[in-house]
Amino acid sequence: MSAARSPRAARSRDGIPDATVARLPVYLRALLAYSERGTATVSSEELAAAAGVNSAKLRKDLSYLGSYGTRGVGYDVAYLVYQISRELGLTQDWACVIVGVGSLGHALANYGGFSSRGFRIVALVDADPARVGETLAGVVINPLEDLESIIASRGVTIGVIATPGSAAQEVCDRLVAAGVTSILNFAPVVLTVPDGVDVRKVDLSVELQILAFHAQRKSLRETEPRPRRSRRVPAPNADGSSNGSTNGAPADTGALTGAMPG
Ligand SMILES: NC(=O)c1ccc[n+]([C@@H]2O[C@H](COP(=O)([O-])OP(=O)(O)OC[C@H]3O[C@@H](n4cnc5c(N)ncnc54)[C@H](O)[C@@H]3O)[C@@H](O)[C@H]2O)c1
Repeated sequence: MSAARSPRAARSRDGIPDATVARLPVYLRALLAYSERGTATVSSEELAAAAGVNSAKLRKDLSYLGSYGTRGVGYDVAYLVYQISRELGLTQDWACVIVGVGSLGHALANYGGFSSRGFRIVALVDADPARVGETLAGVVINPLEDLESIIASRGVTIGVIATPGSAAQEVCDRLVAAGVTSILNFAPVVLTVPDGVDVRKVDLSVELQILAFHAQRKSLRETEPRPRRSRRVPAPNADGSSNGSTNGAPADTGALTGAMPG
C-alpha cells in the first residue's frame, strides 16, 4: 500500500482509509448508472462529477484498488464496477436477518434493491406472536426464540436490528453470541459490542438535523445585510488627506460562516 498515506487516517482492515471505503458505494452507484446507459469508459472528471467529489480525490481513492485508468481514455466502466464490487465484498452473497419486523422492518424486507447488490434477506424474526407466520417478499417471519437456530442454519452473516431501542442491545448480544459479526442498527441506541464486531448505525433524524442546520444557515445568510467593503483602505484624497470612511461595515462577518460539522 502507498507510503504516502496519512498515518492518522482511519483505516479499514485491509489498509484502505475508511473515508475511501465510505465513498466506494457512491462511485459504484454512479458507475452502474453509466453501465445501464451503455457507457463503456468514463473519465475521472465525469465520474467525480457524477459522484459529487473532486477528481483528484476520486483518482486517489481508486488508486487504493490499483485502478489508475488509461490516460486519454479514462476508466473501463465494467472493470471498475467489478473492482469496487470485489473490494466491497459484493461479488459474493451476504445472508441477512432482520430482527424486528414492524413498520421499518416491513419496508426493509419488501425492498427489492438489496438482493441486486448482494444482500439476501434470508430470515425475518419478531418477538410479537401476532406477526409470526406473515410472509414478506417470500420470507416468513419467525419467532424470536428461533433466532440462534436460524442464524446457524441459514448462514446469516449480517444482522439488521429494527426493534425498539429498549430491545436492541439484547438482540445485538444474541446476534453476536450466535456468531454474527456485522450489524446494521436502526434503533436509536448506541450498541456495545466486543472487538471484531462491526456496527453501522443508521439514523435518519441525524441526517434531517444536519439538513435543518444547513437550511437555517441558508435562510440566515439570505436575511442578514450584505457585508460592505470594510477591508478596503480608502484611497487618499487628491490633497493626500484621508476621508476616514470605511463604510462602517463590521470587519468580521464570520459568526455565521464557521466550520461545518464533520
Ligand atoms: N434509523 C432510522 O432512521 C429509523 C427510522 C425509523 C425508525 N427507526 C427505529 O427503528 C426501530 C423500529 O421502528 P418501527 O417504526 O418499525 O417500530 P415498530 O414498533 O413498528 O416495530 C418494532 C418491531 O420490533 C418488534 N420487537 C420488539 N422487541 C423485539 C425483540 N426483542 N426482538 C424482536 N423483535 C422485537 C416488535 O414486535 C415490532 O414488530 C425503532 O427503534 C425506531 O426508533 C429508525
